Amino acid sequence: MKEHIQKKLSDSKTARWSAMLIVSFTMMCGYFLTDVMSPLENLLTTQGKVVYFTDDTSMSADSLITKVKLFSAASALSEPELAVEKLEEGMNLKYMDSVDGIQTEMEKTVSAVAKGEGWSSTEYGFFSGAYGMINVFLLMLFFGGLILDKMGIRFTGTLSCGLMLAGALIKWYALSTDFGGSMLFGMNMQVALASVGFAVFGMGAEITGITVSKVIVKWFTGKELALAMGLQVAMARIGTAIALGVSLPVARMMGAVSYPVLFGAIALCVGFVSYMVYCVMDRKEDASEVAVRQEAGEKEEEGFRMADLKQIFGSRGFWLITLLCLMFYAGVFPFLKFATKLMIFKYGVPESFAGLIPALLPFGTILLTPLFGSLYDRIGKGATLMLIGSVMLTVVHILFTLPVLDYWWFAVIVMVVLGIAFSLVPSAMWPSVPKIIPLKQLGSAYAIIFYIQNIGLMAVPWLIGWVIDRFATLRDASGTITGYDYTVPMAIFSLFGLCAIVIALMLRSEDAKKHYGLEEANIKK
Ligand SMILES: N[C@@H](Cc1c[nH]cn1)C(=O)NCC(=O)O
Repeated sequence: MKEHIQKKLSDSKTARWSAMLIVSFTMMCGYFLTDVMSPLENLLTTQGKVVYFTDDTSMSADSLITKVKLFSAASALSEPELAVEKLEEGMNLKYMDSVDGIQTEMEKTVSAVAKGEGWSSTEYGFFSGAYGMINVFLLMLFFGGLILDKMGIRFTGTLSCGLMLAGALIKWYALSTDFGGSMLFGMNMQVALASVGFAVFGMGAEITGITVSKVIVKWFTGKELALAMGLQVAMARIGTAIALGVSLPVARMMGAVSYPVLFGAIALCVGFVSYMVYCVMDRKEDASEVAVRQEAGEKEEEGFRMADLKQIFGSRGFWLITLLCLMFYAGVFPFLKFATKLMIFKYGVPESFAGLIPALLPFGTILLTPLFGSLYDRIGKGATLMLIGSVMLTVVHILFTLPVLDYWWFAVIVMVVLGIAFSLVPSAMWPSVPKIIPLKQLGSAYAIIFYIQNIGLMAVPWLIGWVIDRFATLRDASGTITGYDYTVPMAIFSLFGLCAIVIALMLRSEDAKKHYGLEEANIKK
């Protein structure tokens, strides 16, 4: 008689890769919403109607109207009725402006109009950092990890997807509503409410992040773990890239900053449904695992105990990975929040293309993260990959700091290098955690890492927004903003890179001492 050997569902290639694709899609929608506002910084920080022209420049509606009226008075054209509210797509406007010091007659055709929200850079920074606020101050990520290890993947993932959706809807409501100058917590009502929404969303997104990491470890341990994690991150980066690339065109086309958020919320509904589909697979995987254990006469694995936290906190390797994560990610995600405006004001890129250069960063990582992940699976060298990535991050930020080669093509090259760094470190960092911490404590371990990382994701945009207002904003004698000098903010980002290099070196030497296996291949032959 043929012997029947019980197999787990995850032993089927099709099943485990399907599970990975499904949860990664949910995460991708989350990443889209995380970065959807980044290309809108200039629009959010401009007061009043923003008018875009066919020659790809944008101008404050007030200053343009003044120029048109001056011109019409001087040339006896009758435009006295012209007002900001009357500017519409397709209108032709004539005015005089100084070109190389000579007053010249100019003509512009309006290609789109959108509503600027008039936030300060500090307010924009506060809003961007609000993502990590609940996670940090209410320790929600920490509790999220405990909930994940105690209550399981299905419950936690469903809860966190719901939180993401609720946060996205609050943010959309705030951005689509005119609060007529009212205040909340001593702050512009719109900024405050949008920040509350982003904070709720951030709590959901981070808990979904640790849940998805645990899902991948559950289905891929002993198999293509780093490749699967790399592909999951790659799909997440597609979400970031789409956000950076399409958010501004959508806001311009629809005339308001709230629309890209609305589209993200709709996509997230689909992501939520896809997570429900995963829950069905997860139940089947658990049932097949129980059957395998029974057949082998194995006992069920012990659950997570509070005492396990001591083991996590006592590991030096764990702390080094955590600090590396804090410094490296502080130099990347918060940078992305300010990168579009950097492209406009440092590299002179027209606003309609400016988001496309930062979008190169996640696009590059889509191919490279799984590639480096598969490299790590086969040949190891995880600690070295993290060190190389940290060095590249630092060089890139120093190049962005220096007042040299302020050309768009140079920004493109530097951004591509940053993309390579941003593939190297995550592809080695996330699959290295299970080499230091056992599976049953993994939810809590990822949660603590993300918790510390969130301190950076929250505080760095706050700091940079404030620094831009204080040290980078250039004004004329009347106080009108004339441009930005990004030397100080970019020098701060370079410092994060330097710290990452030092920590990566310490991690490599700790690995050599403790034999975590970070330099070893994941696939055992
Ligand atoms: N904890 C997340 C942070 C984040 C930022 N934007 C979306 N998520 C994280 O580090 N994820 C891993 C990664 O490499 O994206």
